[in-house]
Amino acid sequence: MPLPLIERAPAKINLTLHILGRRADGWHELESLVVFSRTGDQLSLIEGEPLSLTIEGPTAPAAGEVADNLVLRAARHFAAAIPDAHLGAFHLVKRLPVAAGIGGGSSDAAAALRLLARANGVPPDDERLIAAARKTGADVPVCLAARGRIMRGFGDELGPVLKLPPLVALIVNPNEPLETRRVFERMDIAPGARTDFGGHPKLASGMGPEELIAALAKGRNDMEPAACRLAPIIGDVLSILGSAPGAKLARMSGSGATCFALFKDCKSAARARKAILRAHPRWWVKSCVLN
Ligand SMILES: C[C@@](CO)(OP(=O)(O)O)[C@H](O)COP(=O)(O)OP(=O)(O)OC[C@H]1O[C@@H](n2ccc(N)nc2=O)[C@H](O)[C@@H]1O
Ligand SMILES: Nc1ncnc2c1ncn2[C@@H]1O[C@H](COP(=O)(O)OP(=O)(O)O)[C@@H](O)[C@H]1O
Repeated sequence: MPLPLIERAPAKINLTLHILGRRADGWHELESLVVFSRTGDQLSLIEGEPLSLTIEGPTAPAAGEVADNLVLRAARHFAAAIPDAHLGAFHLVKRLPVAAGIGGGSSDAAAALRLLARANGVPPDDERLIAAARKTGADVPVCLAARGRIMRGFGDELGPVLKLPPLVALIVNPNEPLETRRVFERMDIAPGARTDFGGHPKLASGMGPEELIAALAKGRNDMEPAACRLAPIIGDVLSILGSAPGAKLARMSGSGATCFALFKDCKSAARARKAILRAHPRWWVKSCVLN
């Protein structure tokens, strides 16, 4: 039996998420600084087998039907784009909360594409690979390289990889799944309309942590109000994170319900993690470094 190829599927965090408007076809146009954590799922591939997927891990049951899994959807798009490609048997260790605004499924799909690209000698910048990512989901292209950068369009336009300082963070999910589509619908932006929430802060490679956090504070997550109306617990998570000693910024990621806080140092993040878990033992609370 050949050794499996292995890829990590890190959680995606939207440090900002500005919704610029809605296209006539119904998709929302956004501008978002996306970064990745060291926390995530793990995907492996045994090459040359017929396409299949097995899943284990604490959040495996929440990920839905195996046949609909984004790993298999990504593999099918890869096979359609590269007809002579060989596929394989995937195994997913699912740890990230599902329907949580941290792109777990998108990151799994991107990891599947990276594995198939490695198995078939397809370079990471191959247009067919990027097209397969776009077809799989809006967040899949940014998860392909999983590096900090600005994402625009509906998620298909990627800015250059940014050199960002590592940010000490706590990520908290209150165990309440929230469907992305419902949050966009709740924003109630008419097709073809532009929003007027305000411009995105200027960000550049080489910013220090203080400078970056000050710039981020001028940004927003425009999905937060709609998500809080659908899941009021998000307001509690944000106020708990925002009032933790040493927290410099607290915000929701993606369409929620996961929120993050950026901390001045690892010690204060670890203290906050302990206190939150003591008060809310069922919440998913991870301390990590983002960049
Ligand atoms: C909101 C974001 C921000 O990073 O993240 P999550 O909260 O999902 O993690 C993404 O744009 C989500 O990306 P993804 O989760 O891949 O979305 P998809 O499966 O392609 O689409 C889910 C639903 O959201 C809507 N959608 C998604 C992206 C977008 N720019 N405009 C939209 O209107 C689509 O109409 C679809 O009904
Ligand atoms: N590998 C996967 N991991 C998680 N969810 C998946 C996966 N494949 C398909 N899904 C489906 O995709 C939807 C979105 O899941 P997820 O990517 O976790 O959301 P979010 O981007 O909001 O964190 C879920 O409703 C789930 O049923």
